Amino acid sequence: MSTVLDDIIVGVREDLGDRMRELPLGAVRDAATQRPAALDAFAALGGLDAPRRELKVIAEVKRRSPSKGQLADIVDPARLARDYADGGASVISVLTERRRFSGSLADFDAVRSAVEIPLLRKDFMVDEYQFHEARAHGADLVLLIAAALDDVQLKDFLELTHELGMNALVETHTEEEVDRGLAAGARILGVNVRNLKTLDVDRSVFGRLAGRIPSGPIIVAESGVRGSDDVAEYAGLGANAVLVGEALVTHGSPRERIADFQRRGAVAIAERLNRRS
Ligand SMILES: O=C(O)c1ccccc1NCC(=O)[C@H](O)[C@H](O)COP(=O)(O)O
Repeated sequence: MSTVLDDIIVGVREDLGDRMRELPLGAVRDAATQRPAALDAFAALGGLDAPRRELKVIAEVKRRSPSKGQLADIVDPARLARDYADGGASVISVLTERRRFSGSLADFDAVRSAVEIPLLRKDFMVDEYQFHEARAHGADLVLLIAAALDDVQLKDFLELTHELGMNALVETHTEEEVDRGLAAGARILGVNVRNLKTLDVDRSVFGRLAGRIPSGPIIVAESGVRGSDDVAEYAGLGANAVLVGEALVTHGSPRERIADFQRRGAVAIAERLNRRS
């Protein structure tokens, strides 16, 4: 039986086919080489600092989702992105998937023109073309979902990402995927607590999986943040960063909210480091 992820990818491949007919791979590759170098998202998320004392926020531009339907109209993604950057977001994630998330590369372009912090192109990356395309639009970070890729694809796409000067957020949902991400050489490892088969959110998954990750990679807690208590919980369990969509796009003051998440996260990290010493 096909999963939600399988169904999303069928649509992604169809849309990709249309774009490839409009702009062939050679042309998109050339466009990628014309861009200024990618910003260093790894450094922005804490880099090699040890221990990482700050809680970084990846703030997402997310209009709708398969699990919740419509979340926010976001008529002006550039304005939202400026709010995120002013609030202290380290990276902005822009969903570019059209059918289920109502995202687009036009949204991405609008955000790219508005802010000078690293941008994550959040999509379902299954073909080499999308990586050149991401870079051609000014992406600094791309998403690699371990559940959507086999070991060879994961490694090859990670290499291609690095060759293009970008970083990758390698997203995992299970112990096995964490091990595969580490084996592929992920430097930024996400634990997404939203089950892609049932779409249920189970925050307890984060602690279980984060506990397997050795020191080194940046650990990102993805999904399920409702407020600063959840951020503090993730940070206390090892998160260096949180990726937040719904709780920001549905909030009246995302700027204040991000600052609050950073404060609460930093306190929880300090407590975790104190417990360890
Ligand atoms: O959000 C969904 O319903 C969803 C369904 C299927 C695949 C991916 C999905 N979301 C992508 C994400 O990873 C989230 O947008 C991101 O982690 C932020 O989550 P949240 O803060 O819970 O909006």
